[in-house]
Order: sequence, then C-alpha cells, then structure tokens
Amino acid sequence: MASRPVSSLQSLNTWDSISYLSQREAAEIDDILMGPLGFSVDQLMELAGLSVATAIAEVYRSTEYNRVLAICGPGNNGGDGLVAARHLHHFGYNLSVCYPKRTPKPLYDGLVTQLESLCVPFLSVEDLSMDLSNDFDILVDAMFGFSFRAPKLCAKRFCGPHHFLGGRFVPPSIVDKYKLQLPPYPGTSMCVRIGKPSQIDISALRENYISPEFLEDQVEDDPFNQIDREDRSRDEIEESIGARQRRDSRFSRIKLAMKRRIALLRKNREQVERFLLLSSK
Ligand SMILES: NC(=O)C1=CN([C@@H]2O[C@H](COP(=O)(O)OP(=O)(O)OC[C@H]3O[C@@H](n4cnc5c(N)ncnc54)[C@H](OP(=O)(O)O)[C@@H]3O)[C@@H](O)[C@H]2O)[C@H](O)CC1
Repeated sequence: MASRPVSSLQSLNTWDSISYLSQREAAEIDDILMGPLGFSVDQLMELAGLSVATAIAEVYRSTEYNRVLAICGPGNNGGDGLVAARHLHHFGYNLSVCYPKRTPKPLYDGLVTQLESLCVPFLSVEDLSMDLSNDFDILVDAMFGFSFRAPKLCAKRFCGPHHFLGGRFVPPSIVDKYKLQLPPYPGTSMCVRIGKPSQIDISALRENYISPEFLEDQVEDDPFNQIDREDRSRDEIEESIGARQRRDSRFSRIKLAMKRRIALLRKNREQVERFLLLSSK
C-alpha cells in the first residue's frame, strides 16, 4: 500500500506571495476553461466540490465534528456545495442539505438525485433553527460564488483559522496569462493550505468574541461603509485576541510561580518532618 500523502496541513506559508483574482477575471477564466481548454461545467464542479470536502476532512475529523449542513444557492457555487455534500457523506459525515432555490437543469437534478439516493435529507429554510450551532458542527456556505452582485472581497478578507486553495488542475496557459502564483500542492492533495495554521483556538475565545452576525439595524445602506465597519470590528477582535494572549501569558507566569512555591513548601515540610523525627529519637 502506498504511504499516505503529505498532509496539506503541513503546508506552506505562502500567504504573502499568493495572487488574487477579481470577479471579472474569475468569470473570464471560467469561460476559457469551458471554451478553448475543453473542460465541462460538471467536471469543474466535481473538482471544486471534492476540494472543499477534502479541505474540511483535513481540519475537522468526522468522529468529532459529524453533523454537517450544506447551504446551497441557485448557481454553480450551489452545485459545488451539492458535490461537496456527496463527498462528505462518503467520508463519513452526517449530511443535511438546504437548497431552497433549485435550478431546474439536468446537472442539478442529477446532483440532487445522487444525494437522495444516499438518503441525505433536504431541509427547508423553515426547518432550520436560528442558532445553527445547536444542530450542526460544520456549515458549508455554498450560497454564492463570483456572480454574487455585491462588493465581495472573498479570499482577500478571509481571516478565519483555516484557509485552503483548491484548483489543482489549472493549466499552465492560464497560470501564465493571469500571472498566477500558485503554491505547490503537497502529495496527491486536492487542496493546499494558504497562510499559517491558526495558533489560537477560536472556540476558546468565545467569551471575548464579537459576533460577526449582522443585526438588521447594523446593516449599512452603502456596502462600502459596511466593509469599513467590518474592518473596525476586525481590529477590535484582533485587539481582544491580543488581550487574551497577554492574559494567558500572565496566567502561565502566575502558575509557574505557584508551582515553585508549592515545591518550596513541600521541601520545608519534609525538613520539618525530618527534624521532628530526629528530635523524637
Ligand atoms: N472556475 C471553476 O473552477 C468553477 C467554478 N464554479 C463555481 O461557480 C461559481 C460561479 O457560478 P455562477 O453560477 O456564475 O454564480 P453564483 O453561484 O455565484 O450565483 C449565481 C446566482 O446567484 C444569484 N444572485 C447573484 N447576486 C445576487 C444577489 N445579490 N441577491 C440574490 N441572488 C443573487 C443569481 O441570480 P440571478 O437573478 O442573476 O439568476 C444566480 O442565480 C464560482 O464562484 C465557483 O464556485 C463552477 O462549479 C464551475 C467550475
């Protein structure tokens, strides 16, 4: 049996050198792939969905994080989500899919049929509770991709703990044309981690965590003001992470001092006991 490929978790700190695509460039690349380069949409969707599933499986073990909800939108990004859901099911996760605005095309009908044949439940929006974290361990957001009509800086703004890049199929002509700087993919992995693995367990920060959910009265009319507001919130989160780390470091110094004190007290007690023993003889 072949040895296991190098995990993409061990990968590379390529964050600084990675190149980003604009919405227009991403759509253009799609056209080239599916035009002169001979790819089909279902083939690319399969590759995208499989990359998502393998990235999830690398970070979240199915034994620990088993309940997965994939929320799938009406376009191709939603299709990627349906494919990812199928692969995650085969990887041993317990899948549910929410696909409220179905696309009446044979490709999507096929993806739905495949999931139904695996008995993956399709939930309506009304079936979902307000706090999804009660019912699910992992949420796959496959609602919109690059055709979403709103300012969306996607990958460049992503500041979560695990950031992966798929796309291990991009032909050299595209790499050259768009001057892409792709990191090397480890072993046979479908994806590569970009940026450093987080040193901080976000769940441990919950008490300080400023929720990124938008309440209706917090949504700005102008989306660019919204982005500024998010920037400010992120600064606050980073500041609170810093405060937490400083506090942790103070705690560990106090713990060390206490350990030393206890060791000293033990030593003193031993001396006293030895003295009492000697004096009783
Ligand atoms: N290059 C690749 O390897 C591949 C990428 N794929 C994935 O496909 C998406 C792009 O897919 P596309 O179908 O073009 O678009 P989206 O999935 O992003 O969404 C389109 C639908 O979203 C609706 N929409 C857009 N903006 C809004 C909005 N503000 N509010 C509500 N609805 C919105 C839009 O609605 P219409 O009214 O315009 O119909 C569409 O229904 C890419 O990101 C990759 O994830 C493919 O898998 C192929 C391979």
